[in-house]
Amino acid sequence: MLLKFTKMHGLGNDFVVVDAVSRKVYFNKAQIERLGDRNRGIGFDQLLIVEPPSNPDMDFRYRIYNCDGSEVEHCGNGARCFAKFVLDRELTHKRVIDVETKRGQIQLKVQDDGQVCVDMGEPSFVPEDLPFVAPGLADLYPIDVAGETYELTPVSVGNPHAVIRVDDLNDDIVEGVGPIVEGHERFPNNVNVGFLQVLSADEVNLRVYERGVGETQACGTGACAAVVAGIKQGWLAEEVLVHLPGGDLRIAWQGPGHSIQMTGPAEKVFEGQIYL
Ligand SMILES: N[C@H](CCC[C@H](N)C(=O)O)C(=O)O
Repeated sequence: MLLKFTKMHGLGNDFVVVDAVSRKVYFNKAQIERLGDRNRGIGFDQLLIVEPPSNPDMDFRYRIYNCDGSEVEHCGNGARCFAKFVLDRELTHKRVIDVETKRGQIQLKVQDDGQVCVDMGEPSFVPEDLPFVAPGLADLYPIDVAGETYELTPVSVGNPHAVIRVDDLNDDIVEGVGPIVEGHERFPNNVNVGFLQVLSADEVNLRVYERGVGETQACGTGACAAVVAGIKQGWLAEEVLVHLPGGDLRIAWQGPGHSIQMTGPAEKVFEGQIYL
C-alpha cells in the first residue's frame, strides 16, 4: 500500500500525520514501529491519524501513537500540528475545531499569527487517574530511584505525568532518573517524566522523558502537567512561560474546575509517500 503522509513538528517534537478522512487507513503495531524508526523508516516521536468523528457534534477524531507503537490519550504538540494539517488540506475551514481523542474532547483555536491555542481539558491529581500506586493522597509523593529519593507530583492531563522539581536540570538526572521512573512498577501504564526547574513564579525550564519515546525536544502535555503541578504546590502563577529544549510554550490554568490553555506553534516540514 502506498501511504501519503505529512511530516510536522511542534517545537521539535516531531510527527507523521496521516489523513484517514479521505481514505481509511489502519496500522498494526509493527508497521507503526517501522515507520517511526529513524534509521529504517520515516522517523517520528508520534504518529497522528486524522479520522472522521464518531460523535456528530465533533469535527474530527484523532488517534495518537508513540513510536513504540503504543496508543496514547493526548498529545499537546500534536494537537497544534493536527489543527494546521486539517486547515492546510482543507478538510475544514473552521478556525475553532472540536476534536475527539482517546482522553475525551478538546478544542483547538487557530490564531491569525498561526499559533494554535488548545483547550487541554482539566487536570487530575488523583493517583488512580494516572494510574499511580500510592498509599493515600499527599501533596508530594516520595519515590526511590537507584537509592535516591525523589519527590514527584502525579498529574493526569488525559495521559499520565510525574513532575519532579529539580534545582539543576542536567543530563544525568534526565537520562539517569527518567527511564527508571517512566517504567516504574508504581506506574502500571508507565508515565511521562517531567523535570521542572523554577526560574520565577511565571517562568520555568522543563525537560521531559516521554513514555514510549524517551526525551523529546518538547512535550505539550508535559508542559501542562508541570505548570499545574507547580501551581498546586504554590510555586507558580496562573500563566507561565515554559522553556523546553525545542522552544517555548505559554501555559495558563486558573485552578480546579478550569481547563488548561496551551498556546504555541505548529510547523509543516515536508510531504512524502512510502510503501507500507
Ligand atoms: N508520550 C506521551 C504522548 C505524547 C505527548 C507529547 N508529545 C505531547 O506533546 O503532549 C504519552 O505516552 O502519554
